[in-house]
Amino acid sequence: MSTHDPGIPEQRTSPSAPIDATVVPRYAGDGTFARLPRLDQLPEADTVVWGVPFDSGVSYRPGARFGPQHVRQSSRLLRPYNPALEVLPFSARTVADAGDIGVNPFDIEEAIGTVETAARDLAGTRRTLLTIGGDHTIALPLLRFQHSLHGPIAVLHFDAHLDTWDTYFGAPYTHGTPFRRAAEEGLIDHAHSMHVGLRGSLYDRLDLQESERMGFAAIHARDFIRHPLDELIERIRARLGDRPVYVSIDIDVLDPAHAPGTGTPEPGGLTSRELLEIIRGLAGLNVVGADFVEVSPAYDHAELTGLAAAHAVYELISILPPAR
Ligand SMILES: N=C(N)NCCCC(=O)O
Ligand SMILES: [Zn+2]
Ligand SMILES: [Zn+2]
Repeated sequence: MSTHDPGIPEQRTSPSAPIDATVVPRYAGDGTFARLPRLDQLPEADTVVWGVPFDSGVSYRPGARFGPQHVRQSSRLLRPYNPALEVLPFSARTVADAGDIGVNPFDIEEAIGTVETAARDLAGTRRTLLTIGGDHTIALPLLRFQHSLHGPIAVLHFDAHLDTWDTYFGAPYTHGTPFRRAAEEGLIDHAHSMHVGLRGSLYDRLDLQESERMGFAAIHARDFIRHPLDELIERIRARLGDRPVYVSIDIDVLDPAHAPGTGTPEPGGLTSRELLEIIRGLAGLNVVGADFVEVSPAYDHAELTGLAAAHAVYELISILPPAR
C-alpha cells in the first residue's frame, strides 16, 4: 500500500494529503507532523513544519528540547478537514515535515546562528515556515530571518510572559529575552505588535511599560474574564492590520490545566478552546510564519499539552493566506 494513499476523494488532488487513517491506523507509520509527507518526498511544498530541539535558554524547568517529537506524536489524530473554517488545510497549502535540525546545546549564540541559517535554507523566499520548539530563545533567529524578508515585522506573541526582559545571570540570549533583543535590533514593527495572555508576577512594575516601549500592545489573561472573545479578536486584528505578521505561540499562554507540560507554568491562563478560536480569528491576515514553543513533555499529562500545540499548528496552517 502506498504510504501516501489519500483515500478521501477531496484529498486526492493534494500532493500533501496526510496518510489516510482509515487505511493505515493513526498509531502506525512514520511520525511526521499530522502524518504529512516528509520534505524530501515533497520538495515542492510551499509550507514547511520543522523542529528545533533546543532548550539551553530556559530559566526554570528544562525539557523543551523534546517538544518537536512530542507535538508530532500528538498530531497523529488530526483529520484533513477543518469544519470551523471550512477548509482542507493540507490541500489549500502543500505542507511537508522537514524533520528536526541539530543545534549546539552548549553554545546558545552558535545555536541561534544555526537556527537562522537553517530557516533561510529551508524557506528561501518562497516557503512558509512553521517551527516547533524548543524554548522561546529560538524566536530571535526566526525573527531575524523574517526581518530579512519583510523588514520590521508585526509580532503576535501568545505567552503568559513578556519575554522582553534584559538578561539572566548576565546572559543576553535566553527564553525570557528574545523580544527585547529583537526590538533592539529593529526587527519588530512597533505600531503593530501585541502580546496576548500575559499574567503572573513580574520583576518590576516597569516591566510592562518597557515592553510597551518596545512596541507591544497587550491583552492580558484577565481581560478574557470581562471581554467577549470576538471583541478581543477584533482588537488583535485592528492592531495587526495588513502588515506581515509573525505569530509566536508559547504554549504556557494556556492555563496549566490545559498545558501542564511546560517549563514556566503560570495559573490563570487561556483555555485551549480560546487559543484555537483566536487563531481561527486570524483568517485573512497576512501571516508569514509562526513558532510553537515551550512544550516540555516530561511535565505533560495525558498528552494535554502536545494535543493543544498540535491543534494550534493545525489551525495556524488553516488560516494561512494562499501560497505565493
Ligand atoms: N519564555 C518563557 N516560557 N518563560 C520566560 C520566563 C522567564 C523567567 O524565568 O522569568
Ligand atoms: Zn512563557
Ligand atoms: Zn515565552
